[in-house]
Amino acid sequence: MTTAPRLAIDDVSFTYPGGSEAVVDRWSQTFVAGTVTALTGPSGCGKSTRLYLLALLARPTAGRVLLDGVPVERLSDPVRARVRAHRFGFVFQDAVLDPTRTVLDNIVESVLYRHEDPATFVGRAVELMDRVGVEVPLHRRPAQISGGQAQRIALCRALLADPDVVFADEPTGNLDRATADVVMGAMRDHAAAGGCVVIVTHDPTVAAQADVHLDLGPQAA
Ligand SMILES: Nc1ncnc2c1ncn2[C@@H]1O[C@H](COP(=O)(O)OP(=O)(O)OP(=O)(O)O)[C@@H](O)[C@H]1O
Repeated sequence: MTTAPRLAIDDVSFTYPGGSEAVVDRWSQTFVAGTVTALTGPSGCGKSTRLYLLALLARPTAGRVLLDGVPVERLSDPVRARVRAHRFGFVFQDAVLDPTRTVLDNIVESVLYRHEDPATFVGRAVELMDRVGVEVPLHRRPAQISGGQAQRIALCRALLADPDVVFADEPTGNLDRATADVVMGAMRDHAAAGGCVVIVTHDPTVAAQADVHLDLGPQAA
């Protein structure tokens, strides 16, 4: 397995527009394929902001973000959106599912952004639902499932097209311990298959299951 970084953050600083202080100050870090990295630290220390910088959802004020060694921080918005659609998967604590679509469509229609046919992903979606232990009828709507089930449906959506990098912000926030472990198992499987997984978490048990644990304590601006 290659150890060249999938993603590299090179001397990155970030200040929110109108903000007076850098939320991220001269951060450098690499993220390697085949690993799960956990970002932890006190509330407000900039964990989510770092995830947004890595995921091309925010642009650094200074410094470089490299994907497979190629600088991506200055690419145009449409190109960055294409990179996200083709290379990245996302899971957030509040699973944002489309209330008008079925559970199954919420998962498979994510490939429309990649110009692929959702129908060809139904089998994979069902496999993933089984893997993360979410047993709900495929044609239910998001309003008819629990928060924890919605979070796992969002994970299935994120993993569906086998993305190179999965970004997860508090992916176990709504889950009991056993279910959180199942979700972490799926993340670890994704990494074992060559994916790069980056998780923001407050949960020490989740952090302990990561290969790399970055504690962004008060000393890390
Ligand atoms: N859109 C924004 N505009 C201005 N400041 C922001 C914005 N979003 C976040 N911040 C500030 O940036 C800092 C870091 O926020 P961030 O959400 O990255 O922290 P976090 O470590 O993920 O926190 P938590 O654990 O509470 O989710 C905080 O001081 C926050 O108030």
